[in-house]
This record gives sequence, structure tokens and C-alpha cells, in this order.
Amino acid sequence: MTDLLSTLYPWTKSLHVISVIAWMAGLFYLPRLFVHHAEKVREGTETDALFQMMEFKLLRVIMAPAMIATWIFGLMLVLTPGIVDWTQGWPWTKAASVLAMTWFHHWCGKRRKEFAAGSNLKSGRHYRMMNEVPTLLLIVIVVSVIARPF
Ligand code: HEM
Repeated sequence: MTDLLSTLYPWTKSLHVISVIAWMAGLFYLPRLFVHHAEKVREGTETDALFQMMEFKLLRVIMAPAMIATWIFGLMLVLTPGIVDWTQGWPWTKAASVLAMTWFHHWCGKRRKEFAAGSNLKSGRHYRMMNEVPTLLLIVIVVSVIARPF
């Protein structure tokens, strides 16, 4: 099994990075949709229905499968012999940031449900600020896995 993971390593890493890109695209875009939904769209209008559909599809068709694929290929990399040395700092900063990114995904999911139920109370400014969360986490993750200063 570990031999197979070692053979697959370049492919697993490629698929990991591809799914990360798809996941991140959604994590950057969905809060932007929330900003405009909160600021410019009146409840019960055709535009409201259009935003709800875009948010639903982005989350279900792109972000959820991409998050699952990122986790599967990421965990395969963790299990590949010689890749992760838990005595170093970088796997821990990466793990903490990845858990935070997963929390942010679910936070977006809850907000989407509120928009769908017509019960959003958060402002466009709030969503603008939350939009910075995935950017900050992305920086910590990429520096952790590539520059590895920790
Ligand atoms: C979801 C759980 C995740 C797990 C378990 C995981 C685990 C890993 C592991 C073990 C590696 C291998 C490092 C190496 O080959 O030396 C890796 C590579 C990488 N990960 Fe993740 N990762 C996850 C999520 C993410 C996320 C969310 C991002 C970006 C936002 C990310 C970005 C990367 C990048 C860019 C690489 C390639 C680094 C290189 O060139 O060596 N990963 N990941």
C-alpha cells in the first residue's frame, strides 16, 4: 500500500493542487456574491432568485466536491512515506490553517442557507471583511508547504 502511494505521489500531488485551485476559486467568489446579494438585491425579486441559484450551484457543484477531493488527495500525501515529518513545524501550521479553511467553507454554507430563507442579517461590509479570511489562510498554507520557515 505504501509502495503504491509512493508510485502515485506525483499524480496525487497534481490532483491535490488542481482540487485546491477549484476549491479556492469558490472560497474567493462566494463571499463576493454575498456582498452584492446583501447590498444590492431586494428580497423576493427575480435577482434574489438568480443570486440564490448561483450561490447554491457554486457551493454544491464546485466547492463541495473540490473540498472533498482536496482532503482525499491531501490525506493520501500525508500517508505517503517520507513526505510529512511531524517533528517539523510546517505540517502543524498547514493542518491548523486547513481546518480553519474547512470551517470557513461551512460558515459560507450557513450564510447561503440564510440568504435562501430570506433571513440574512449581515451587511455587505461584514462579507467584505470575511472575504479576506481565505486569502490570509492561503498565504499561511502555501508558505508552510513550500518555503517551510517553521
Ligand atoms: C484539506 C486537507 C489538506 C491536506 C491533508 C494537505 C496535505 C498536503 C501534503 C501532505 C502535501 C505534500 C507536501 C510535499 O509533497 O512535500 C501537500 C501539498 C500541497 N498542498 Fe496541501 N493539504 C490540504 C489542503 C490544502 C489547501 C487548502 C491548500 C491551499 C490553499 C493546499 C496547498 C498545497 C500545495 C500548493 C502543495 C504543493 C506544495 C509543493 O509544491 O510541494 N493544501 N498538501
